[in-house]
Amino acid sequence: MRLADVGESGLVERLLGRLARGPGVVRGAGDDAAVLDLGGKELLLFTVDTLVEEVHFSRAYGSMRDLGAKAMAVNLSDVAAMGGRPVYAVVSLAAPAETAVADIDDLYAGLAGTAARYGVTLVGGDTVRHPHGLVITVALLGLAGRERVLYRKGAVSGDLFYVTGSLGASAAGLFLFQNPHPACPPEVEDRLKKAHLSPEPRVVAGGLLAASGVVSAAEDISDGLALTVAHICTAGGVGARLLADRVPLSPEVRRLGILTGKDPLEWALFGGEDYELLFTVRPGAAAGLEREMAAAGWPVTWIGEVLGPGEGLWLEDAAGAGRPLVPGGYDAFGTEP
Ligand SMILES: Nc1ncnc2c1ncn2[C@@H]1O[C@H](COP(=O)(O)OP(=O)(O)OP(=O)(O)O)[C@@H](O)[C@H]1O
Ligand SMILES: Cc1ncc(C[n+]2csc(CCOP(=O)(O)O)c2C)c(N)n1
Ligand SMILES: [Mg+2]
Repeated sequence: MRLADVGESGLVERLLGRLARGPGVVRGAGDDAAVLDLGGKELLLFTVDTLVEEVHFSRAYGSMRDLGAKAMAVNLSDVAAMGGRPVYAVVSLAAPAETAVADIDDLYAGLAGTAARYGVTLVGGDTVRHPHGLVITVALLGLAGRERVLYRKGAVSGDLFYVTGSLGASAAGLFLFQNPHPACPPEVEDRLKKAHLSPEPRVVAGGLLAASGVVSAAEDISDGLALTVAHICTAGGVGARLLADRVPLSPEVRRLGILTGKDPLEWALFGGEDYELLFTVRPGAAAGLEREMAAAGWPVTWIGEVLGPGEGLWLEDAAGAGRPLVPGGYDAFGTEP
């Protein structure tokens, strides 16, 4: 049996069985970050993410500075999803000996710039040779109030699904890199490609959601909305009804859909790398939270509701017709990433 046969989630499930649960582990593997209790006032969050050349990025698409910023952002996004405040990071870099030093300088300018903007101190790392391409790994520590951590688990029937920002722009940008479209207006192309190259982690929004006390579950959307909904539903033992026409798509995403004849909702559901937050809210508190988030400059959109256990995952169109929501998305070992 090969990794391609079991897929990313199949492999992770196998591995999780082997992880020990040591003292101080509030939440081990299975969430966006591990949650650790070292006895301090706050809980420690611990997460790691890797970007691999020609798997997560192509050097033909963007600058080294953007790449460094993205390597930091994808980790910040996991701390944001837990409602935490990022604090310290280490960076592991694998690179071919032929790599230009100036490129690594630029990569670090991106890493350090984004780290600084979010109050993160880079405290070390590791440097090794790679025979073929660049591999950048960031491990990040964060802190969160003991009663304020957001988990994937916690959604209950009747809660409402919300997302920050809009979805699908990163996948649409990647589509444009891979399928240049001469008729695409430059401003649309720029916006979409920028969304792919420079995602902004929702650290501030995540902190506000955690502080609200009315968010029951949360996860960042790295592998597409459909898979993220499925994770929250599996963790909570619940179902979901998503409203297709409520899923927020930017005008640029819609425009590229029209230009290419593709359904832009597919980019939102299955594309990934938006790094927005999906979360669930107690129904009575939803309107108030929506107002507070908008007032703070982090608008959120209601996109569906949590169903009871065993009720399945559904996607409903504007006419009220439902079809099963296939929990597909980006799989590291999938044949069509
Ligand atoms: N090789 C591994 N060994 C142990 N645990 C793992 C391994 N890979 C993933 N996990 C754990 O499985 C869970 C899911 O991992 P996943 O990578 O999907 O989360 P994520 O970091 O939020 O997503 P993404 O990588 O798309 O940003 C996490 O809690 C992670 O710690
Ligand atoms: C060159 C190139 N090819 C494909 C993609 C698409 N892609 C790579 S990783 C990922 C999901 C998150 O990854 P992970 O779960 O590993 O964090 C997606 C959608 C890309 N960004 N660049
Ligand atoms: Mg995550």
